[in-house]
Amino acid sequence: MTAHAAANGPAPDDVVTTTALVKTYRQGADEVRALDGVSVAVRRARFTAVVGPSGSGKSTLLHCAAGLDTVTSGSVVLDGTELTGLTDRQLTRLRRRRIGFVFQSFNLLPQLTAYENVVLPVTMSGRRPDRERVDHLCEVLGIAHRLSHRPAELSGGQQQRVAVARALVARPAVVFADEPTGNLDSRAGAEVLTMLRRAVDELGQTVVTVTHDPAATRYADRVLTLADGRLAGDEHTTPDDTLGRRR
Ligand SMILES: Nc1ncnc2c1ncn2[C@@H]1O[C@H](COP(=O)(O)OP(=O)(O)OP(=O)(O)O)[C@@H](O)[C@H]1O
Repeated sequence: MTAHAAANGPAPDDVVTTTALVKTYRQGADEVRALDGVSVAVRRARFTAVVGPSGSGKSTLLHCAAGLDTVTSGSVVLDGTELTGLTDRQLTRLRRRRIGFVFQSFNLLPQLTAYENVVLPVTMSGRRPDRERVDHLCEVLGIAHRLSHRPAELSGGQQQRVAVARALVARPAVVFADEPTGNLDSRAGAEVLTMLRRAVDELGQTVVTVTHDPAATRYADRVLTLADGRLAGDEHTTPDDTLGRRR
């Protein structure tokens, strides 16, 4: 899919931009400043890892950027749309159409087969799955031979790869992953990270992952570090070539 990447041009644009993002929570009489003025732009077709100590605001940043949580002040622009000010209904629609999610706990529907889980974002919005796209995705993700199985019949790593396929099936503007390797052993975690990397390199997708997994940063193009709700580091990296990267 290098052609796809080339077609996007040499200077990819920003797909998520936060400006002076502030998020405060009330905790009893206290106010917690979970995000304290975060301004960051994420480029299309890149793999960005967000790291930082527990409580530094990683999940809050991901939730605000994905329109899952409201912001106290500042702005979030996702794929050209300003999220602040959208109604709940507009946000739901935007999330369904333009964002893919991967969660630590896979969140697959147990009664559906792997295939049915993968195509869910498409069927839920009343469209027919593009069989060629689904087949290609499942080939890339190494789950083509598991599509008739239910989640309980799959390993954790396979379940997470089904979840990655589901996140990618509708060609979202961005995939947000929240600790995607948190429930996996290091080998299965490495496989999932490789798949996310391939989604970027071969499908031109944009991936932003929050992670505690030091291995995840080796797959990323860029590592953002949060500390006390602020951006404390912004490192552009070269993903380790030994990780099976194809470019
Ligand atoms: N719903 C909430 N209500 C009150 N405080 C919250 C809420 N969500 C987060 N916080 C607080 O905001 C701060 C940032 O939390 P956040 O979950 O974003 O950190 P994190 O870096 O993702 O942490 P972890 O690595 O442990 O998941 C913390 O002090 C947390 O207690």
